Amino acid sequence: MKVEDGSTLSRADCRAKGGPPGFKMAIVGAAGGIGQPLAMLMKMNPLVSVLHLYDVVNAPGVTADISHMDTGCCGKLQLESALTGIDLVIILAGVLRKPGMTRDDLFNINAGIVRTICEGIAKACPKAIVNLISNPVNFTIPIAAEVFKKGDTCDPKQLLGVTMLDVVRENTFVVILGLDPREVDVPVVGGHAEVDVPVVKPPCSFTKEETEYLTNRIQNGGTEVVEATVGAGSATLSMAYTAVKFAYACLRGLREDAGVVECTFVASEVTELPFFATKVRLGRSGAKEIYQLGPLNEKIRLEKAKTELAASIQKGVSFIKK
Ligand SMILES: NC(=O)c1ccc[n+]([C@@H]2O[C@H](COP(=O)([O-])OP(=O)(O)OC[C@H]3O[C@@H](n4cnc5c(N)ncnc54)[C@H](O)[C@@H]3O)[C@@H](O)[C@H]2O)c1
Ligand SMILES: O=C(O)C[C@H](O)C(=O)O
Repeated sequence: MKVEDGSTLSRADCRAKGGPPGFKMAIVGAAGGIGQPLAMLMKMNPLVSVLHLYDVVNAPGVTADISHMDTGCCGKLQLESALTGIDLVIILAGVLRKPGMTRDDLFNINAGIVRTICEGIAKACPKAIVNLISNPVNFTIPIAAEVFKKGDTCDPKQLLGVTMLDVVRENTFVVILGLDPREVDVPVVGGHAEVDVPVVKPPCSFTKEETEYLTNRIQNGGTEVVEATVGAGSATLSMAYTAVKFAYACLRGLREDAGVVECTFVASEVTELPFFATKVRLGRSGAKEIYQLGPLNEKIRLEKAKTELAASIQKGVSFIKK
């Protein structure tokens, strides 16, 4: 959309002129494998009025490219200016896994990157909802939370670790079991990947074999893709799809739509751990209501996941406190 002087008219300007309302959003790590399709899809979302793209490489190229899509957008080259006034930030910045690596192997590089970006958020948009995707999510969420605690400006419930790819995979694999995902309620709780646990809710139930199949496919879904791409990347398009779904739910929460419920790794009191992935109801400031686990079919697996999660959380917290 163009105004007479040739500059881009964003949807925020449209709002002032009686056009559709929207939120301001930033993607950090926008020139990467997930970032590019995500940027394209968010640019098409009617709830987004302004989209800022930030990366340490090629952000101007991606910005120039998608700015030719005939919807409102602008790119920003400095981290703080990219974040100023933003309602929703998606963090994808960092490195990804190659075959033979675990997610934990990414910690040494991604921990520092996530810290720097979160320091920027604490200064420039402390009220923003943050969707953190950079791995290892079970470590980067505690890092981000410690940074925000230092700034003392952010509500812990604004920080949402994106574990929804586990749920998307679960919906996919449930179909392979011959079930309709709309008719079974299987929240994936715990954390991301190896420590996620699908917990089937009554009245639906799985056989032992079905539970084994589902759990293994979900927990190893990322590795399946990393190995299939033979070093070219990890889950990219399925993650961009998932990131859009989760961001859309957050935007609907910001708009205060009723009944927006998704699974996310968030500051929580449902277990003795300070962070845990469960279903939450999204609202203006992120996770408005955190759902209890309820009756569990997976107690033993969950206890094992909690032990591993506790170690990840501790390592993330120590990274900031050291
Ligand atoms: N949570 C999940 O379910 C999930 C799923 C898939 C991937 N991931 C993770 O998401 C991250 C991104 O994956 P990808 O496939 O897009 O990787 P990628 O390597 O293609 O892209 C990462 C981008 O981050 C940028 N970057 C690096 N340091 C930066 C910094 N300091 N500031 C801004 N940008 C910076 C890079 O330039 C690159 O463009 C990885 O850590 C990956 O493991 C998580
Ligand atoms: O497997 C990875 O490294 C990326 C992501 O965590 C996934 O589950 O696909």
